[in-house]
Amino acid sequence: MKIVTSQQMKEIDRLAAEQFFIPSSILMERAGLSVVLSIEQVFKNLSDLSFLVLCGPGNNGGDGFVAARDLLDYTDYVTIVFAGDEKKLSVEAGENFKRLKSVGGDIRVLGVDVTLDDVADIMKKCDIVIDALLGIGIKGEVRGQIAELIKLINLYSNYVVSIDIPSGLDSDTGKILGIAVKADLTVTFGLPKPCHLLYPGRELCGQLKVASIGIPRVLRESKQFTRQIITKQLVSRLIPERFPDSHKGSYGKLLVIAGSAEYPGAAVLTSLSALRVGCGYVHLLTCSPANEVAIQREPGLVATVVDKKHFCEQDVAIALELSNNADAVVIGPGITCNDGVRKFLSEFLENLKVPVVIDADGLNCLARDLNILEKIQVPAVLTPHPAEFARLTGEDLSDVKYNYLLTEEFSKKYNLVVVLKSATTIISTPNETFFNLTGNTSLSKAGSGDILAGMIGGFAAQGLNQKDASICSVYLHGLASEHYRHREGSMLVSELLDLIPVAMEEV
Ligand SMILES: NC(=O)C1=CN([C@@H]2O[C@H](COP(=O)(O)OP(=O)(O)OC[C@H]3O[C@@H](n4cnc5c(N)ncnc54)[C@H](OP(=O)(O)O)[C@@H]3O)[C@@H](O)[C@H]2O)[C@@H](O)CC1
Ligand SMILES: [K+]
Repeated sequence: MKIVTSQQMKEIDRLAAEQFFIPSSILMERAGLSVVLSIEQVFKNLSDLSFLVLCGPGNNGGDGFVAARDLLDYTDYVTIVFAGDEKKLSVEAGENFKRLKSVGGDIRVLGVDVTLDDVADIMKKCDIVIDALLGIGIKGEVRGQIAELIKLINLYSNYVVSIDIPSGLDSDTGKILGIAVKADLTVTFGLPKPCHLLYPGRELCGQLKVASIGIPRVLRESKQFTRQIITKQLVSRLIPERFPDSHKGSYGKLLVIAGSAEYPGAAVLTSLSALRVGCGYVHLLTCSPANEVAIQREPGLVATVVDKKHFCEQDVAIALELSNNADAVVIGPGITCNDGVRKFLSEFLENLKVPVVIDADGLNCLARDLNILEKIQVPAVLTPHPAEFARLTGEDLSDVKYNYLLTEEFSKKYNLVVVLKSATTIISTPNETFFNLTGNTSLSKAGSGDILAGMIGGFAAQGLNQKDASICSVYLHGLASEHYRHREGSMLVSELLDLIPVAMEEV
């Protein structure tokens, strides 16, 4: 499913009217109705409930007027508070203001007919508050009485339904503009917006419903929208097929360059996760004792050991020789980042001839010398977490998290795939961006990134391009964690490895 910014949504609105003769008034009518139907899906019997509909000064408020009118079909207990000026309403919102009044809607204007204290009293007694204060037209920090209303909602409401977006969120980033509504249910229209997927917005939305309001599918699926959510259908189409008449060579050969005397575990996790996603042959190049640890855990691995605590320049020859026999390479987990390792990595990457996944310490080495990226001749995936991406880009950590514009820019600049890992992971290629929603806090544990890198390498070795390998891996990695049956956080990363097959089976 595609994701659109507020600007793109406004463009859709314009095109719906100009090319498909569906004016904003129709979209608003259906938007308001879809909110009521979504509430009905949750609560079944609307006539038993009381509602407070808070309408703001723009078209988000207009949707609120429609919803209030529809609710009056079910019950008399609908109070409408309008925080705005009737004279400044758009044509569509103005019409719906009049329609609501004409069917007996009790619209009280904040500051004229009701005070904030009155609203607080109504709110406490009401079953459901509908937040139609601000939508995708929000600009800057929430101002004036609307900020006060949001405060009241978060203090006193029993159940909150936000129309389109929880008021106060920046639609394009998911950041809170001063203060934002904490909703139980958010009903958005046509397509999700970044704020529904990126934290803190994702959490403030509560349950998310994407309602159809009659925007033609060709418009919603237009190629000009280059961002989308990773779905199960997408992943199941991409996962490599298995053929009865096959052998290990049919499923690719991966070279994993990982581990050091201090971090043997990273090498093991990276190698095993590649096997878990179906890779036919994994060769691990590592430092002692990771080779022994790895073979003990899984005798199906092949390990070559360099006779030092860390990789260094002299190991480039063996690494390149092994890579000539491989379909893909993963490099970085646990290799540390001293001068010798950096020289090794730089010379290896410069001469590499097969697709590569660079993770963890590999990224920290790159961050010290970004010129290496210019010299890579093969398709590459970088899998940074936000701190690693901050080092790579030279930006502040707070500016990097969930910054899809930055992943897109970086991906274009160096012509590679960026996988920015977080609760919502963002994958950018030079032309497209994918948001992943699977996973939970079980993944917040050392070693879970090594597993992801190994999965991407394992799929790449089987012939998936770097984009598709990343999409499948990120989705399945998250899904595997959701299959852990105990309390989030108790899972060991070795257990995550063992849940990959369950996730693979599900898609
Ligand atoms: N296809 C579509 O797109 C469809 C869109 N639809 C609906 O339209 C919504 C977008 O409507 P919109 O563009 O009128 O903007 P909206 O969010 O109501 O806010 C604008 C108002 O808020 C005010 N205001 C702004 N910032 C503020 C702040 N920080 N603090 C305080 N006030 C602030 C601003 O005031 P101004 O800055 O102009 O003085 C202006 O009056 C969208 O979310 C969806 O619900 C549906 O009908 C179906 C089809
Ligand atoms: K809203």
